[in-house]
Amino acid sequence: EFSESICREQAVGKPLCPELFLLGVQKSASTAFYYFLVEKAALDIRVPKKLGRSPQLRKEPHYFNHLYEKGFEWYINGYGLRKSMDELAIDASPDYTAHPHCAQRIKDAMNFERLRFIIIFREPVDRAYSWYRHCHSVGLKYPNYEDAFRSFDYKFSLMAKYAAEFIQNCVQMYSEPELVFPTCAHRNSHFLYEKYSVPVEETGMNTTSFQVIGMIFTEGLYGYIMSLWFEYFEPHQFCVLIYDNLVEDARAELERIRPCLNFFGKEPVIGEDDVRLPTANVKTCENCPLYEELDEEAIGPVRKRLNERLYAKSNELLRSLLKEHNLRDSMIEWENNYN
Ligand SMILES: Nc1ncnc2c1ncn2[C@@H]1O[C@H](COP(=O)(O)OS(=O)(=O)O)[C@@H](OP(=O)(O)O)[C@H]1O
Repeated sequence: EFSESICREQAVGKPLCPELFLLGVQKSASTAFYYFLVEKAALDIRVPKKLGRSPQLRKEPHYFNHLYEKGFEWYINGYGLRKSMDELAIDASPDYTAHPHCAQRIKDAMNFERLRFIIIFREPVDRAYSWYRHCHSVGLKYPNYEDAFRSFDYKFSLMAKYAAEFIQNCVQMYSEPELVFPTCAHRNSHFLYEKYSVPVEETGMNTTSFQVIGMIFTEGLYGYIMSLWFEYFEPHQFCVLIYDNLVEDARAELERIRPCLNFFGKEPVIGEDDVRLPTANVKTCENCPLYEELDEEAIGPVRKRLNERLYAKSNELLRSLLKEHNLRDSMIEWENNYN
């Protein structure tokens, strides 16, 4: 019999519920990090069987956001039964951070005190551009993407310009940071974005399905995102990694996952010498005729505008939250280092 409190009744022979989450963010080398964690770090972590739409869903069950209607039993059955009390299972759905209702849902369903969350943050403009490239590389096949992108002549620079204005107008309506994300994140405020239709001066077209443009940028509002997650969970439940640090010195940065694993009695093998993340999920756009290729020089003004309008305040909020909660004393100032 499957009860609502199944994840609080830990016992051999009962369902094994995930307690370690890789929450985000999308396009932060989360796939490479996941392979490190489940294959290289000698941790013996249980991953779910293929739950849904694609093979990738072994990594990304997406239950608490996209597949919630499938029901809790479906989700938990994906992990099988607990064979020993030392076992640990992971859910690595890197867009849980992008859905404001995930925190509440996870808190309600899982074994609250035993949850640990790893999050990787990446400079928000590069993150956005990486997602934009991802969309082109899959041929803009997601619903509404083709229409939404066409009104911007498929250009990242134009999307950035119009999205920054609109999202910032929303952000400015709130004095409480934790209220920003539930409203200004596209996926909860679908209509706010979907109904937004303005002429794009440069193309002479009107925006359509603006929610899929908005999401490229709202997922980088890390300060507001974390304000919300800290409303639901204790700071010590999080381990925060920074993409830049992983690239520069993976060994040192990966040390930051230890508290989240030690809690489960697990000691990750991080290696003595040259530890790198494997390379995974690299999308190229050699066959993307409509893709706007922006080199460092060309992306400069786009980055500047996005930082001024949207990200600088959010980045500052993220740094101060992480400091206040003793998660990171200092952190790269993307908006200054990348300009
Ligand atoms: N080892 C390593 N080091 C640094 N960067 C890496 C690594 N592996 C993958 N990548 C880059 O990470 C981007 C893909 O991130 P994700 O796997 O999180 O994407 S996804 O959200 O799961 O779709 C994607 O970024 P962009 O190249 O900028 O698009 C990958 O190239």
